Amino acid sequence: MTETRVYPDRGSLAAGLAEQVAAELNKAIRKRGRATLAVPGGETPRAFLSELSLQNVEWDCVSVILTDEHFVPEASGHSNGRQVRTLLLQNLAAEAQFHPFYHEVSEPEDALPLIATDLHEILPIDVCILGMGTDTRVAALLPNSDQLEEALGLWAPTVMVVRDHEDGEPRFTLTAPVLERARKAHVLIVGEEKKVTLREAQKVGLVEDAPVRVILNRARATTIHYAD
Ligand SMILES: O=C(O)[C@H](O)[C@@H](O)[C@H](O)[C@H](O)COP(=O)(O)O
Repeated sequence: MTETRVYPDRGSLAAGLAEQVAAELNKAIRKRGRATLAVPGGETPRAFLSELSLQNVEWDCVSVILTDEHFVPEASGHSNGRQVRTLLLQNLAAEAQFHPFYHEVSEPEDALPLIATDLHEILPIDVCILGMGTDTRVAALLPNSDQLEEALGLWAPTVMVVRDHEDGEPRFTLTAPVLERARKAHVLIVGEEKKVTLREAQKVGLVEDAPVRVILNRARATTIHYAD
């Protein structure tokens, strides 16, 4: 089931989504005693993350994970973990438990067992926030990656290292089975170009050709949030 919400501007999307996610997290905590929140990197969720940090949630019962991460320490400006710590893990949300993907290992693949063990206790995701690239990526399910087919597969591991076909940069990503099992998914679509891109992806086609279809076609409950 897919719902749609349209906001007059990005500020009202950030505030409206923060209230909705806070209610969903508190509902999950009332039901199961805890909740897992997954958030992406990128520009789109920044204002939302700050708004969410002010929401009245039982944050000490919330585990926060990323949907994807670069293989860089949090000192790097490219670190999604740095963005989460700076924008979300402040104010009331400072009490939440963050589970970073980055570990100081020589190869990104060496971190995978550490990440998988850490995630084992806190999956499935209760609330998953996703941006979408203009190439229809969600998380780091990159359309041009040689690892995409495995990451989309039914038997994909929880987390994988995928490499951008052009620049070869390694990224950690939650895989399709993890993302689609989220109890609630929110996709943030901001600006005309992404609206057009999503409209195309909503047509019939292969998931490999538009990874956002993992969420559009397979997720349990999705809300798409639009703003100009
Ligand atoms: O680390 C990342 O880049 C994200 O997780 C990625 O999936 C992002 O959500 C989209 O590429 C949209 O990025 P913007 O919000 O910057 O447009």
